[in-house]
Amino acid sequence: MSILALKNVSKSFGALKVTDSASFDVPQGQALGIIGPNGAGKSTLFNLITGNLKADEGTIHFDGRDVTNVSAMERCLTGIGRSFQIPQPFEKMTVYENLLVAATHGRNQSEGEVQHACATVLEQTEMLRRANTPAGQLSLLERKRLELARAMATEPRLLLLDEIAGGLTEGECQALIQTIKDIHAQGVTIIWIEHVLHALTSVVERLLVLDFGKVIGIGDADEIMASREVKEIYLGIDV
Ligand SMILES: Nc1ncnc2c1ncn2[C@@H]1O[C@H](COP(=O)(O)OP(=O)(O)OP(=O)(O)O)[C@@H](O)[C@H]1O
Repeated sequence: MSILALKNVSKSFGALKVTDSASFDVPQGQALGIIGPNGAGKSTLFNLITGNLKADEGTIHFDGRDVTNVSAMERCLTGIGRSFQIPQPFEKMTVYENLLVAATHGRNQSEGEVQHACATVLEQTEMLRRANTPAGQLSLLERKRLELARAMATEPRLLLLDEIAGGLTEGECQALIQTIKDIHAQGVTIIWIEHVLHALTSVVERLLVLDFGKVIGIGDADEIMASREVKEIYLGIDV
C-alpha cells in the first residue's frame, strides 16, 4: 500500500515551472532517494509534500487521505516529518529543549508522552550525551543529528530528509547513514534528497530523478544509477 501518492502535481514561480506534472507513489516502509541537478526542483517537491507550498495543480494523498489543501501543521500532525537543508535549531536552547519544542508542536500528546518521545529520539539519534548542550555549541555532525532528531520528535511515519549528509567527513557520513538505516529498519518510510550519492544508495531501494521539475525516471536504485538519463543529465557524462 502507498503511504504517499502524487498525481500530476505542478508548481510555478512566475513563469518558471518548478514542478511539472509530478506523479509517483511511495509504498509504505520504503526508502526513496531523489536526485537531480541543482535547481531541478527537489526542495520545492518536498515543500509541496509537507504543505509549506501549495500545489497549483494536482493532488497529494498521504495514508489514503487527500491532503492537497491541508496545512503544513496538520500534515505534520498526521505523520509527515522533515529535516531542512539548512538546519536552524534554536541555538541558545539545549538539544533536549529543541526536541521538546518539536515534539510539543508536531504531535498532539500529553506532557509525559512528549518527554518519553524526546528520550527515545535522543537515544535513536545518538544525542543522549549532548542532551543538555546548547545547539549553538554542536559540531556539524551533531547539528545534522539534531536536525534528524527534531524531525523524529514529531514521530513521523513519513520522514523527508533534505541533503542531510552534505559537508561531513567520510567517517561522519557513515555514522549518520547507520542512524538513518536504523530508523528505516523500524518501519519509517523515508524520502531522501541527497547529492552524496554513495550515502543515498547505501540506504534507498528506489531512486527518482528530477530534471527541470519533471520526473524523468523512477525505479530500482541500481538500475536508475546505471541509466542513460542519470549519466547524461545528472552526472554530465555524454553517452
Ligand atoms: N520561493 C521561490 N520563489 C521563486 N523561485 C523559487 C522559489 N523557490 C525555489 N525557486 C526556484 O525554483 C527552482 C528550483 O529550486 P529548488 O530549491 O526546488 O531546487 P533544488 O533541486 O532543491 O536545488 P538544490 O539542489 O540546489 O538544492 C530554482 O530555480 C529556484 O531558484
